Amino acid sequence: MHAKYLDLLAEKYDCEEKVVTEIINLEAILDLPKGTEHFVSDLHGEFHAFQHVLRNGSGKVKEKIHDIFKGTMTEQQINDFATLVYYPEAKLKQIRNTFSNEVELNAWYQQTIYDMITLLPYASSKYTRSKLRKALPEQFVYVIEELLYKSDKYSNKKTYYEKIMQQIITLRQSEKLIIGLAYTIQRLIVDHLHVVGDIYDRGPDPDKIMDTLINYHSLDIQWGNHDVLWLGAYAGSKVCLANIIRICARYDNLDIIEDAYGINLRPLLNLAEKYYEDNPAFRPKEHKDKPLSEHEALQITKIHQAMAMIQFKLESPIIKRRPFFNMEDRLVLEKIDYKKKEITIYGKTYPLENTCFRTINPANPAQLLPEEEEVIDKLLVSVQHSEKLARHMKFLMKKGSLYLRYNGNLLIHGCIPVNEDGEMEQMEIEGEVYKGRALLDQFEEYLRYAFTHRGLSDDLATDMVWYLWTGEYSSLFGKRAMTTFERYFIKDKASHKEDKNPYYYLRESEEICRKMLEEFELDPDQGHIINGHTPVKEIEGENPIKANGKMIVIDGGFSKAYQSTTGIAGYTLLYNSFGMQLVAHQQFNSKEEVIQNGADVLSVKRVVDKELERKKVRETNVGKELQEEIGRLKQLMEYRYMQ
Ligand SMILES: O=P(O)(O)OC[C@H]1O[C@](O)(COP(=O)(O)O)[C@@H](O)[C@@H]1O
Ligand SMILES: [Mn+2]
Repeated sequence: MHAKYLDLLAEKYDCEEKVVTEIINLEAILDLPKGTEHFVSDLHGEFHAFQHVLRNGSGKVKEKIHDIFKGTMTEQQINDFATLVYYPEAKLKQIRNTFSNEVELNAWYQQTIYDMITLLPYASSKYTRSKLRKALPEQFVYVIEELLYKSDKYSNKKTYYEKIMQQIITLRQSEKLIIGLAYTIQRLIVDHLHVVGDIYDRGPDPDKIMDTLINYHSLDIQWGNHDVLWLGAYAGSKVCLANIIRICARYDNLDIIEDAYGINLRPLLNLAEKYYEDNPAFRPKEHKDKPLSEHEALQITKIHQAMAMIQFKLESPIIKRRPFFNMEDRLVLEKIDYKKKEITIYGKTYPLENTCFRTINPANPAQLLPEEEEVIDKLLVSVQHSEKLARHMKFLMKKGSLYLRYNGNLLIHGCIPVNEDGEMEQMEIEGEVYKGRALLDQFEEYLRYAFTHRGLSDDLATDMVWYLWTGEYSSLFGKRAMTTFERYFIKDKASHKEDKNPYYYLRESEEICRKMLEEFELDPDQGHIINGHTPVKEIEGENPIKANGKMIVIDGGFSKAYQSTTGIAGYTLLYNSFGMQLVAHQQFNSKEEVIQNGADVLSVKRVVDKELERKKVRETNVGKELQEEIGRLKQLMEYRYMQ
C-alpha cells in the first residue's frame, strides 16, 4: 500500500495500542452473527402503513418481547408493551390517562423502565458494546449503561441503583427515558433496511417517507420506475415532470406538489380552466377518508386533462429524435383522425371518447401552445428550486441504485429484460450494444449524468430517464408499451393491455433465475433475486416465493389502490443469521387502532431458507469491508510499529 496512505492512517492510529485495539475489535466483530436485514418495497406514498412496518420490524419487535416475557406477561401485556415500543409517545399518553394517582403511575414507570432495560440486552446481543452505546439516547447513555451492566453480586450497590431510578422519576425524566429506550430497541432489532423501489406516487405522503428514510440509521434504495420519474423531473425532464403531476392529479394527490414541495400550480390551473371542461375519464380517484367538494373535483379534472395533453405532446419529439427507443407506435397524437374522432394504432382503428383536444393543432399535433410551454417551463423552474424536493432527490440518488448486490442476493425493483428464450435482451445505444448487467449499468450512468446536468432538458441522458419509465427494454418498466392514452380515450379494454416482459413468467424457473444471478456474478447456490414492482395476487393463489426459493417477490402491496386485487397488504422480508423469513401483512388501518387495541395485524411467516450454520458478519458485505480494513491496519502495524 502507498506510504502516503499509511501515513494518513497513522494520524488516526497514532500509537501501537490503538492499532492493536482496532484489529482485535474488528476481528471480534467478524465472528458475531450477521445483523438483521429488512426488505420493503412499493411503499407508494403510504407513510402510515410503512411507519408501522418499520416500527414493528415486520413482527421482530414483538417476537423478541415474546421470547423474553412470555412467562411473566399476559398476552395483553405483551401487546401493550409492544405498542409502547412502536409508538412510545402516543401510547404513553393513553396509559398516563388510565391512572388515578401519581404513586401508581410512578410504579408503572419504574416497572416499564426495568422491562425495557431487560429487553435491551436481548435486542442488542448481536452487537458490540460500542455499537449499542451509539444507539442509546444521548442524554441517557450514562444512566442506561449503569442500569444495563449493573452487578449486584456483592449487594453493595443496591441502594445506588434504587437511587438512580428514584431520581429519574422525581426529576420527571421517566417518559423521556422510555421514549428513548423504545426507539433504541426499534433501531437495534433491524440492522439494515433495503427499500426495493417505488417510494413515490399513488399514495398521499411520499415526502414523509423520504424524511423518515433520511433519518434512518442504515439503508439502501433500489429505484423504482416511479422514483425514477421523480428523479427525471428534478433532473430537467419536462415529460417526466408532466407525468408526475398527471399522476398526482389522477390520484387526488396534488397536495404533494403544492403543499409538501411548495410548487406553484396557479399557472397550470389558469390554463386548465381556460381549455378544459368536466370529463369522466379524468375525474380523480378520491381518497375514501377525504372526499372532495364538487368544485375541487372539477378543478382537478381540468388540471388532469391539461397535464395529460402536455405529456402526450412532449413525448413526440423525444420519440422522433431517438429512433433507437423504437417507440414510433407511441406517436399517438399523430395517429388520430381529428375529424372522425378515431385513432389507428397497432393496425386497428378505434373510436375515441372523452376527448379533450382543444389545444391541438391537427396539422402539427405535438406543438405546444405558447401558454402550455410557459406552464411547463415555470413548473420546471419551481420543481428545481424546491428546497425540500432537492433534499429528497439528492438523498434518493445518494442511497439509490438500479440494482444492488448485497450479501449474495440481487435486489432489483422491476426486471432483467429477457426474450421468450430467456436470453438477455439487447439494446443499441449510440452504436453500442448492451444487455443484462451492462445494460443496467449503462442506464444508471445516464441517470446519474442527467442528475448532475440538471440544466439540460433534451439531451440523451435526460431522454434516457424517461425511457427508464416507459421503454420496452427498461429494467424498471418491464412491459412492452404504456397504454396511458388508450386508457383515457378508448373504450375497448383490449387496447389497454400492457404486455409484460417474458421475465415475469420465466422468473418462475429456477434455471433462469440461476442464470440471472450468474449474469450479476453472484453464486446461484447461495443467492436469491429480490423483486418488487408487481403486486402478488395472493387472492388468486399466487406464491411470492418462486423458482424453488431463488426468486422472492415482495411488492409490499402497501398501495391501497391494489389491495382489493392482491387480497393482502403486502409482504416484507427479513434476513437474519438464521435465514430468511417472508412476512405477510394484513391491511393496516390506523395507528390509533393499534394503540387502542394493542394488536397489530401480522403475519404469516414462511421460512425461505434456513441456514445450516448461523451466518456471521464475516460472510457479509460489511464483513468483506471489515476484512479489508483489518488488512490495512496490519500493514500499518508492520510499516510503523513492528520495525
Ligand atoms: O393504474 P394507473 O394509474 O392507470 O397506472 C397504470 C400505469 O402504472 C404502471 O402500472 C406503472 O406503475 P407500477 O410500477 O406501480 O406498476 C404502468 O405500467 C401503467 O401504465
Ligand atoms: Mn413499480
